[in-house]
Amino acid sequence: MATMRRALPGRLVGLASLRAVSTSSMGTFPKQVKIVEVGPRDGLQNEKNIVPTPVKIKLIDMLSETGLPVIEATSFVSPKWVPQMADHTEVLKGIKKFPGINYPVLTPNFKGFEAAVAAGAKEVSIFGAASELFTRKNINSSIEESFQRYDSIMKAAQAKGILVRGYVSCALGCPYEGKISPAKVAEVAKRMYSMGCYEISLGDTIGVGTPGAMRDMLTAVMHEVPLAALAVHCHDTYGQALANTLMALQMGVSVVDSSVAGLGGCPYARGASGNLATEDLVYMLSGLGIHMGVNLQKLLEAGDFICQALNRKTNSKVAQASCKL
Ligand SMILES: CC(C)(COP(=O)([O-])OP(=O)([O-])OC[C@H]1O[C@@H](n2cnc3c(N)ncnc32)[C@H](O)[C@@H]1OP(=O)([O-])[O-])[C@@H](O)C(=O)NCCC(=O)NCCSC(=O)C[C@@](C)(O)CC(=O)[O-]
Repeated sequence: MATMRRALPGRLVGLASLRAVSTSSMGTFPKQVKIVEVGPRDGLQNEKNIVPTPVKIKLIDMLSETGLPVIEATSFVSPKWVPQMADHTEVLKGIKKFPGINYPVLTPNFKGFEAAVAAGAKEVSIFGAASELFTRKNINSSIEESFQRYDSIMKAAQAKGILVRGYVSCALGCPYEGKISPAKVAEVAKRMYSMGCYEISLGDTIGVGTPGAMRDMLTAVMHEVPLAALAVHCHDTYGQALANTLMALQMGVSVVDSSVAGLGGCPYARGASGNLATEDLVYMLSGLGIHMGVNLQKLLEAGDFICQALNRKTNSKVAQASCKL
């Protein structure tokens, strides 16, 4: 099916023409952006039907061929809470590890951290939130308790030379508490950074933010955490993910999370839809002349593969449009 509907030369012509007209005002955009691909984890964790392990492994291997520098592979969470990620060990052990690519995994507690390390993880992510209620629903703890749990992970990771990334969910709104103040996001982000996270990803978990809210939140966080250590992670529920990401780029953020085919959603954030599609992010960055080192054609193929495996239409506008070319 994919080979029938793919018109790859047409797609590339479209991209090349955009590149030619878009290099004028670079403003404060970063020259280079690091994309953190979260599709295999965030994208698949919410799927109702269990995705076969070989499909997950093939997806990650295809993504590894695209030039993406970071691919979040899976999460070592409780299978009782998120059955879709129960095959974490098989996935992490089964993928080809390309030199120069990081394959971080989510770890909610020390048990998950130990299992991740045993499976070969070289980088883990801890995930907190700027909302008490979301933290309770997502990881069954208060924000304070979550930091105690994460402290033990941090100490063990530092002793083993394992990098730790931190997520702050609900950065632009919470499914249970509604509006979240930028000051609260900044407080949680600062605490994660101070405990040793090398990068803090600010998640619009339910995709309710708008560029103005992104600007206000980032302004507060940038007072507490160095800009170079910040990433944004935008869900597209209200169609704002690309606009919110553009605002973050204009403010100098140079790390962006996204998900192939726009897959995604958090099982504990009702109404959360997919992430910003990696294809759409790559297309926009190319148009802006911002280097990110990703081959769009190979990315589209990876998106095709997973959409066929899930029997669903891609959420990427670029993938949809290029089929029509
Ligand atoms: C944190 C817990 C474990 C607490 O869950 P709990 O029930 O309070 O934990 P517990 O310690 O009482 O353990 C319950 C059972 O789970 C087992 N267990 C306990 N831990 C593990 C583990 N690591 N791996 C495997 N098994 C585990 C444990 O052994 C026990 O098994 P039993 O004795 O009943 O047979 C649970 O709440 C959990 O796993 N939550 C994860 C939820 C999740 O994955 N959410 C999605 C990711 S976050 C997200 O998507 C947002 C993000 C990051 O993308 C950014 C954004 O968009 O904002």
